[in-house]
Amino acid sequence: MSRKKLPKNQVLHVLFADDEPDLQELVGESLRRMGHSVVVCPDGLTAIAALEKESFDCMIVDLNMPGLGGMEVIKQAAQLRPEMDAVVMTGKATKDTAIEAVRQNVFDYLTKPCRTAELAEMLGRLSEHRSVKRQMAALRHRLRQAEGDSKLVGTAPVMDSVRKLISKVGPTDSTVLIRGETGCGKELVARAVYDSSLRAAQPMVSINCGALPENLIESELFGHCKGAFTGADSARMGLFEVADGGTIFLDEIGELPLSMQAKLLRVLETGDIRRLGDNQTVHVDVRVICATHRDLEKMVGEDLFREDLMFRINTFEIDVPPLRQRESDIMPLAVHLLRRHRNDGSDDQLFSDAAVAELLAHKWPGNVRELANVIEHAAILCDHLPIEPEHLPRHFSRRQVRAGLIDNQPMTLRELESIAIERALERHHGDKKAAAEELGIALKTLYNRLNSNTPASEAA
Ligand SMILES: Nc1ncnc2c1ncn2[C@@H]1O[C@H](COP(=O)(O)OP(=O)(O)OP(=O)(O)O)[C@@H](O)[C@H]1O
Repeated sequence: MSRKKLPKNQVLHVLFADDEPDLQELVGESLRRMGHSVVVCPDGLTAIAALEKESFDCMIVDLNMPGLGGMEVIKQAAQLRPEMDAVVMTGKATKDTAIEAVRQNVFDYLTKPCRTAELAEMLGRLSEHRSVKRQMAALRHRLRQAEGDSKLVGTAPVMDSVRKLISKVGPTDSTVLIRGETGCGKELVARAVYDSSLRAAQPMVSINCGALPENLIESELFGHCKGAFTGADSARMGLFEVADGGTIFLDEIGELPLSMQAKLLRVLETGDIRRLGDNQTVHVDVRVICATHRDLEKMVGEDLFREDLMFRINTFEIDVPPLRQRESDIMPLAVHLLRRHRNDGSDDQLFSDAAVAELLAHKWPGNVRELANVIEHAAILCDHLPIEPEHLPRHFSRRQVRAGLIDNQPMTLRELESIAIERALERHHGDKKAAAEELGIALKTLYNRLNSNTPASEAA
């Protein structure tokens, strides 16, 4: 056995329970020599008392012990210390106890005599397994932070009807089509539908159909086999397979190329997907939520969107109203969005009256996303709350924009760019494809620009 010191993240705190004194000494000593810390208990009741006192990474228990048997200790431990892993070590292995151990979710089932090397190998796997669990918890946390709060803010009556629709359709398995202008909160509504669904414990996988080049969408959605195309060095699972048992959110469905629309329709109708380059199909059980800012009926009339696909996805529609139709929500949203960046000041003194007047006078062509960007800008500039008009972006006030452009006042490239994007979107009534064409940038770049503060010139 190697005496090399274990890296700190592989050191385990182990509870070992066995009624054989020789084994207590032998296993206790072996574990210590491996670098782990151990508490040895001579029976089940002592093990439970130890678990009540402190937490362990793992517990290794004998099954036949006087008083409380090992399986009962495992059951009680699952209540007391659900985060701990349990391992059985028995001299009387039977099929029944092995089955029961699997049911109790034990990490491993060892039989005596157990060699030290075997024990060390098992503990190595166990610490790896615990480290993956920790990473998953950290990733979940980061995902929540990146996704932000999924709370739908706003009490305007139009938003009440949106909430009612969410609560009605959420718990069903129906396909949902969410419509609304750019940045009005369609993705947030999709998440609210998902959160209130029976699939909320399974993943929701999102894809922006407008942000991927046509040749990549199919492999992204349905996956590919090794060698399916140049560069496909290994097989890859598509998002429909990743979402199996859960939900897929197809954002900007109106941007899906016609060839992909036919393939998507087939999948929605049969639930069967075929990886690129594969002859076999795989059946998936996925709930579909779609969103678009496009007029799909008009697109059908122009042969840009398949009518049969439209009828397949519009079983249940939710229209998210633009921000200008819910003026009473502007300030509650502004407060909510400012709280993403600042936790100082009391809620009713975050904005000066003049700043409130500016915010209320604006038409918000970019809806809540535009408001979120304006608030982020103000949160950075403002040292001491409340937010004043001078903290709002210079391009924000039309008066100031014109003054800046006409009077030749200094203006950053980023500000000019924001104005150009905002105006192009206004001219094209939120149609991002048309706006991107007019601006001479890729649609993907426009999405990136809208979602971050990266200048289009850098993102192109
Ligand atoms: N009712 C709301 N309450 C709180 N935050 C909101 C609300 N509506 C939108 N937001 C925030 O505004 C931003 C834009 O929202 P979202 O991405 O859902 O818009 P969208 O309609 O899907 O945009 P796009 O058309 O560009 O895909 C996000 O940061 C979101 O959290």
